[in-house]
Amino acid sequence: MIESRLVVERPGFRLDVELDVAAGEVVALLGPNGAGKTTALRALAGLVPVTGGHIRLDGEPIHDTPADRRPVGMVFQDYLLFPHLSALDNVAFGPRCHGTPKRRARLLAAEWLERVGLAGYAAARPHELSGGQAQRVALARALAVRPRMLLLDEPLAALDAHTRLDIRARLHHHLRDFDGAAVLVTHDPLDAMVLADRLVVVEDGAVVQQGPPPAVARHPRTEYVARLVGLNLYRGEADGHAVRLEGITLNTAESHRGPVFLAFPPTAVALYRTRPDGTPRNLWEAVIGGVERHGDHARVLLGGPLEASADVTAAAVAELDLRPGERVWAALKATETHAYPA
Ligand SMILES: Nc1ncnc2c1ncn2[C@@H]1O[C@H](COP(=O)(O)OP(=O)(O)OP(=O)(O)O)[C@@H](O)[C@H]1O
Repeated sequence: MIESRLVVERPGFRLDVELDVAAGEVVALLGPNGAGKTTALRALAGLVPVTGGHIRLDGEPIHDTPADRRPVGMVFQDYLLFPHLSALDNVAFGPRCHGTPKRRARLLAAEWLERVGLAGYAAARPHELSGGQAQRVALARALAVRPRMLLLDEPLAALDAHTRLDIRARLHHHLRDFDGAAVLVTHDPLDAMVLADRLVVVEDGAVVQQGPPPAVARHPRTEYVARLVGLNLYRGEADGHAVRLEGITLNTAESHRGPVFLAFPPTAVALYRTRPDGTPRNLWEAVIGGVERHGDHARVLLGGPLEASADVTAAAVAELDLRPGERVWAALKATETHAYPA
């Protein structure tokens, strides 16, 4: 179990996060570039000096313990395998550093290579391994020391999409079996949702939101989180089923009073060239700011009284001749909005 408050000060940047991770729990640190995720992870590992706070691992203070004495397993984005050592010796390196005799360390390493499905690759050098295999060797090396905390920094980022799927599933399996505290740094919401029990969102060196993945996805509290999970998000003032935003008042399914967040998916917005009849409760005129390809559909960026994204089919873009600068009518069903206290 990790109990920590990590304070790191640098010119122009200050990290101050409280991070507690239970034994057997996987926490994903998510956040934009430069938010401080890697700094937090490296502070836990003892690789960057903390300027304040505390770190306790299973109740014992470790913030003064040098990095090589902390019971930590680490996996980096580029794996950092020793190029001149075989896969087996790369994995055995960890236990050797912790004082395990050579024979025993190599036995342990062989066991771990088998567990990650690479029993046949003991003699291979890192350059003979694929990206996915190298990642599995790095994970075996991290786990072979039986760490009390496992730290993974963008462990899937260097893999192509297909390998990533396979390695994500394998990693999920190993994380489930790991009984220490695990912290994962990632940019990828899908990795975070699949692998983590809890998300901790860091922006500008501070925790802005945390919770189980479905709760965070359903109730984003910052612009960054809303974009991550693909929702339009606003702050407003609720008066029953009406929420007053800056430029417009929207009707919502839920009834609230006072400050709220209001969220809806881009797919909930329908666009029309002329004002539609039988007006839905929420209808406004918008100016198209841009049109982007988004997989097999198009995302239309709307300006006007309400900045919002609307997802439409590629056919609709052609049919309605949706181009930047054009005016359209946007309709949103109250039942597709979601309001919650801010
Ligand atoms: N070794 C370093 N020396 C000085 N400043 C650094 C160092 N590493 C990172 N920084 C700065 O500290 C801040 C936090 O960086 P950090 O790498 O922890 O962010 P991050 O959330 O992991 O971002 P990314 O997702 O881009 O890796 C940034 O402003 C960064 O420029």
